[in-house]
Amino acid sequence: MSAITVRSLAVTFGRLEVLHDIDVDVPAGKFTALVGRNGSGKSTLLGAFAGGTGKTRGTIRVGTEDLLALRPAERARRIGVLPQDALSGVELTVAEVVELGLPSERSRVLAGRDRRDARAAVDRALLSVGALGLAERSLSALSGGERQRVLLARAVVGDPDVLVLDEPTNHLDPGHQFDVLSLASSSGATVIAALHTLDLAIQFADHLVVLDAGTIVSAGPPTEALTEEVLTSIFGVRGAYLPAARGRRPHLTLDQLDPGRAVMISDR
Ligand SMILES: Nc1ncnc2c1ncn2[C@@H]1O[C@H](COP(=O)(O)OP(=O)(O)OP(=O)(O)O)[C@@H](O)[C@H]1O
Repeated sequence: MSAITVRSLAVTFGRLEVLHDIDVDVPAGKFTALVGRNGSGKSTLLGAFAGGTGKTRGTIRVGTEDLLALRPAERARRIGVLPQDALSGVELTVAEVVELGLPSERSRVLAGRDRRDARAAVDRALLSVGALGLAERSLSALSGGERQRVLLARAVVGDPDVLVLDEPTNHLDPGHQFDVLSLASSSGATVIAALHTLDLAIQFADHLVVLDAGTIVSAGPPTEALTEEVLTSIFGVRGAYLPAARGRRPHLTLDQLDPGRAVMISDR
């Protein structure tokens, strides 16, 4: 597993610079949570790791390798991705979708024993997310939470070095939210995950990065990066940490900052 080192990263769409001056360290084999308001640039940053759209300047290193210079097939081998709203409208079975996450030499073009190995890898990945029973269903016929677990299986099936997860808990019930984040954090991979549920980020992350308006405003151990001051100034909410039970992390509770004031979302 490898650390990710980002230096002076900027991403532009046309004339719009969505990310600028990004320096991030994602520790090897640890779980890094990426948090920030809607539109702060989380998906764009994760997209830069995964070879997304937008014009990119700066450097991203995975271990000692220059990620932006890797061929797409090599990048796909190193990095497992769970994108936001992926593969909607695709008419494939669940097993076929998960197999798309295997490096091409292990995938469905193979025959005989290799073909059986590929299917075994798909089944293991589906089992790990509690979705083996969905293997022959059509992806388009799944519920939001079932689909999200299948897409996680696709991200982990090739045992990648790095897992890039964009809102992996989207659509999931509370039990599956815990399961999915436990699976990611125990995978041994270097994980970076965008999360909106800040208490889940506190419970699972080893390292936390706060993005705002396309730049990093805070990073470090979760409770130190996500202070009550950051919660107020960046997220516009009142946050408080509850005392932690022995051996556990503190839970974060959130309240509206000024409950008497009706705010337009655009005021923030
Ligand atoms: N392809 C694109 N073309 C133009 N602008 C884009 C494009 N993709 C994203 N943006 C803009 O970049 C900004 C950051 O978007 P991004 O999706 O990275 O935010 P986010 O933090 O992931 O948001 P959310 O929490 O709502 O998912 C937004 O203002 C968005 O409109």
